[in-house]
Amino acid sequence: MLLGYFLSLWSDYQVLFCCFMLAGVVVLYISKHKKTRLANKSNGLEQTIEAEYIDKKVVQGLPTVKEKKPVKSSPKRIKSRLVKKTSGQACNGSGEQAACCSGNGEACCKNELSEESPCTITKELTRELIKIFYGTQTRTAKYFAQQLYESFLDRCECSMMDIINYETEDFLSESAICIFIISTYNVEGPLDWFYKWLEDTRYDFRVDKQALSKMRFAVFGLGDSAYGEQFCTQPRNIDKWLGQLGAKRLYPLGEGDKGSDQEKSFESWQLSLVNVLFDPSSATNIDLNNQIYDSFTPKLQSARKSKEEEEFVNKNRNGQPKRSLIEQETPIKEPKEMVTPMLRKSLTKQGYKVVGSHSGVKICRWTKSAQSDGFHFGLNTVRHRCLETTPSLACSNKCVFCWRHHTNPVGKEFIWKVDPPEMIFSECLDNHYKMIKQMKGVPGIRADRFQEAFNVRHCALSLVGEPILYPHINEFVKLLHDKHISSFLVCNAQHPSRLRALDKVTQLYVSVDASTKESLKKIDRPLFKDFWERFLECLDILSQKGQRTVYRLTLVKDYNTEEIANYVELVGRGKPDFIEVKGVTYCGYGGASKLTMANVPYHSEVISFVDQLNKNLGETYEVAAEHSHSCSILIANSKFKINNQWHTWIDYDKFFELLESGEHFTSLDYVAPTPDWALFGSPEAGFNPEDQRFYRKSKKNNNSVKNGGC
Ligand SMILES: Cc1cc2nc3c(=O)[nH]c(=O)nc-3n(C[C@H](O)[C@H](O)[C@H](O)COP(=O)(O)O)c2cc1C
Ligand code: SF4
Repeated sequence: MLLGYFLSLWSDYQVLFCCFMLAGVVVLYISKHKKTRLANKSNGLEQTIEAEYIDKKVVQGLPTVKEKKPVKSSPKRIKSRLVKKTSGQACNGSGEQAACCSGNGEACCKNELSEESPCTITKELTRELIKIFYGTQTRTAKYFAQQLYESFLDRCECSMMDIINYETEDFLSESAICIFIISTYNVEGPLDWFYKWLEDTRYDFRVDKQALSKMRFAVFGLGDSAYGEQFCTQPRNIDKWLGQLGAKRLYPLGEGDKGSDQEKSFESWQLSLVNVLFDPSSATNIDLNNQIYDSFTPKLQSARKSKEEEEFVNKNRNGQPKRSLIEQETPIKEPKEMVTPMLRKSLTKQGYKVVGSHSGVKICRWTKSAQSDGFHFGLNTVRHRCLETTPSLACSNKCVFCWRHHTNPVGKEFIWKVDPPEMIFSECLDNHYKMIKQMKGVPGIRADRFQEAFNVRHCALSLVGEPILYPHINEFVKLLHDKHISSFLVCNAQHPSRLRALDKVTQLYVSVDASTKESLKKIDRPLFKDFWERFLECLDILSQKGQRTVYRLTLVKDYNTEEIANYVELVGRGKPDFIEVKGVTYCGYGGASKLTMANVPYHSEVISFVDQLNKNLGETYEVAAEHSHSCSILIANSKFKINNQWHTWIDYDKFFELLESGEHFTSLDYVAPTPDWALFGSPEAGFNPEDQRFYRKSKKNNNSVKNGGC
């Protein structure tokens, strides 16, 4: 009835038109549906990224953005679109910028964006590639980069790479967000080429000053405040030059001090950076008054302090005495602990037992092997009863061959909390005995020596670090001597006043790692600028010490095996009783050292060096003993050849008797004859026939030597 009524109202022509319209709509719908299915099938990448992004955000509970209709686009097209969107203006270099410098440029800098706009812009960042570049030698920067990478992973596209593997020219066209986590090295380091390239680019007048305008960046620098004005120099300059080349700083430079809590500083910076990237509202807080900002940027910290101080002074202009804020309010700071939690972790991993807050103990390989067989010059009888320890894990050098892998603290002086010597002594012994106990089941351990090892007779203060930095070193040595434990102390010849003040020890070593200023700098990488003058002064002091003294020469091929004449001059200066020459130990360097097995001299090469040195030293010195297994040779002053027999060994009982008598005595007063098997040129080449060599199957043919220390 209705149809009849309808037909009666419309003409034939009008009905036909309606039918066509209906058919057209149906055909259009079917073809569109088919195309979408085909596109999805042919290329998964062409699926709409916006759709995916919105899904992820919902899952993570990130603030939502205006939903957009899915748009098909290839990743390339998306990237170019984003570059256009984010190529905002300026915001480089100055501290005034907000976190999201994309899109609205100026408005963004002034924090004048509407509530909605920064959100949308920042959300665009989250879809874009973030590249984390790290520059590291001892892997801390890599560890931090990894942490950051993981925090980005489920939020955006992100990659992480060693800056050493990145082509310089690529930076010029870089449009990703680049985050640099980089460490400072005042010697050859991981940043060298990038640093040089950036510096050249910055100062080359032919280069456009906006050359890096496509890049957005943030820098976190790792360094050590013990380096004084060189602290974080490379990251600071990189941050500055990137800004000056037009790159947009997304977040202010962060700095982590190895000597303080580096990890905490990084975490705080990371948190703020992530907030700023993903929660733009937090960006408005970035100014001088912001706690997060200045807590990791010392420069700003001090700027803030002076600002506060100025305010304080101004407030007190009403006739009251003007007292400095620092004077009034800064509490006297307790010195911090030397070993930070991160360092403790790292040292423990390397087998050290950290004692108190700045000392360490470790069983050296000779103590281990001496319970089966082994060697140590000077520790001629009871090497298995030797405690190897240090009351200062910190040192003022960064020697290329240092076996602590440059993970322990550095310092020019002892600036940390000081533990009492009694506590260090008893805890060192406790830890040492605990480690000995753990060796109970080790194959080859001799039962008699295992028992004796629980009665320490010697202490080698040579493990790592600089023992004479410890303010109570004399008290510590006295504790040893009171228990008739002999003292072998190795120092790095960088602290003349400490060396002068050092009381008598059983044997005093000075490391003579090179014979010229240039090679000493290259090999020891000292913290002191006047390291050479300090070194020479220490040798002069040694000549006046009137005790048993040894130069320790650690030969590193291609570093310090030449310049014999200079060594002769140094020997003339310090007049040591003995010169112990050994080949460097290879203990899997890497990290902050470029040493390889190729730098380890063969025993024959050590002999040849010693031969040359000995010839040039004249009649005062002669080659006395050797230990081929540890690649060591001993040159001795000929006064120790008594009645044509070498007396390079020590009479320990006599030493303590003389010490307790309070009378003056010299190194010649407590000597003992050298056994035949230890003499240079003997068939045993320093191997004690009483000892039995025990080879572990897998190690028998392993020629990598492991001993050392400073
Ligand atoms: C040989 C050497 C030289 C160093 N030079 C500096 C320096 O000049 N300035 C500085 O602040 N830190 C310096 N450091 C300290 C390192 O930058 C710091 O220990 C950093 O945490 C190392 O990071 P990494 O583990 O990623 O290599 C130096 C460290 C070493 C081993
Ligand atoms: S080898 Fe000795 S002097 Fe050199 S860095 Fe290591 S601890 Fe310091």
